[in-house]
Amino acid sequence: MVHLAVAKYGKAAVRVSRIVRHPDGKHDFVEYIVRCLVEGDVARAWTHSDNAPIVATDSIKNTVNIFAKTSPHVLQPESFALHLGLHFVTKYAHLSRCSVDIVQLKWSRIQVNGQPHKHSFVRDGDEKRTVSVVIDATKGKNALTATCQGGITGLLCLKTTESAFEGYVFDEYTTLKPVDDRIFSTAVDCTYTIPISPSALSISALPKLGIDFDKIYKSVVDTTLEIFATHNSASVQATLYNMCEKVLNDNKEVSDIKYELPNKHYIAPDLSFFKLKNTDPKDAEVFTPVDAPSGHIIGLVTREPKAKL
Ligand SMILES: O=c1[nH]c(=O)c2[nH]c(=O)[nH]c2[nH]1
Repeated sequence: MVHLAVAKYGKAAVRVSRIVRHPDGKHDFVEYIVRCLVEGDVARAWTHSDNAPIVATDSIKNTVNIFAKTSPHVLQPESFALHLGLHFVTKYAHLSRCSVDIVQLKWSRIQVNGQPHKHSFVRDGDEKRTVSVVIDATKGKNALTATCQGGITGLLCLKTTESAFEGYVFDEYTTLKPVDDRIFSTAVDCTYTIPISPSALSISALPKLGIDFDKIYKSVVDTTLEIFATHNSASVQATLYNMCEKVLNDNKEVSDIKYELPNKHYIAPDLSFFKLKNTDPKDAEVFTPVDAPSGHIIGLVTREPKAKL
């Protein structure tokens, strides 16, 4: 006997953008890449070639576009994802879970003579804002739960000093020399969890959520860059932990935060053949950026479980 353990489907890579025009001529603009997957009483499409329960992925794509036009939450990616997810589990009796992932591309308002332009934007960074929402109705349509994660991906950073790596295991496998001064470069990938109260889980309750997702996102980006720049780093591990600690201390709405930080190596070539000193950290000025391999450091920091009284 075999058993269909997971049956989940939807549309991925739905590219959508939206202008919101204000009466004073100011425009807002967002661009998203959306993945929307549903689960529920759909297994017979897999096991019995019966499409009766299938909301076509084409209809799911249409729903994303319709919501981009009609949702009051379209400019705010976490709320937009919650709205879409709530729609699928409330509209279709047989769907019990909806996962919505959004990647937001960066369009920042252009400043002209120090003033924000009304309708012109610039891609001023390759980093992306990410949102992952799951709306779960497996315990009933009146007992919805949600998980909501925000994040950043692809935020490239580099510092030229105040990074060291010393005191690690030294054995017969070790060739790396300890350094008290090196380049530290990474591409930040971070996700953080914002718990959503079940009582806020209906489409009509969404506007009253009272969570400033954009403020939290800004705080995470600012803290990531501030700690990266100012922490006198003993290792990628230690810098990562400092970032997590500050985000959790500054944002009471965030319950945990995870970073994945590649250590993008820059190696100082030996130029002694050319009578040039370049290998000691104090002399190293020329570096070869190394595409692969890179170190890869992961840390998830949660809040201490509350002591039981
Ligand atoms: O910050 C670092 N952490 C490591 O675990 C490690 N390992 C290594 O070779 N270089 C580094 N750097």
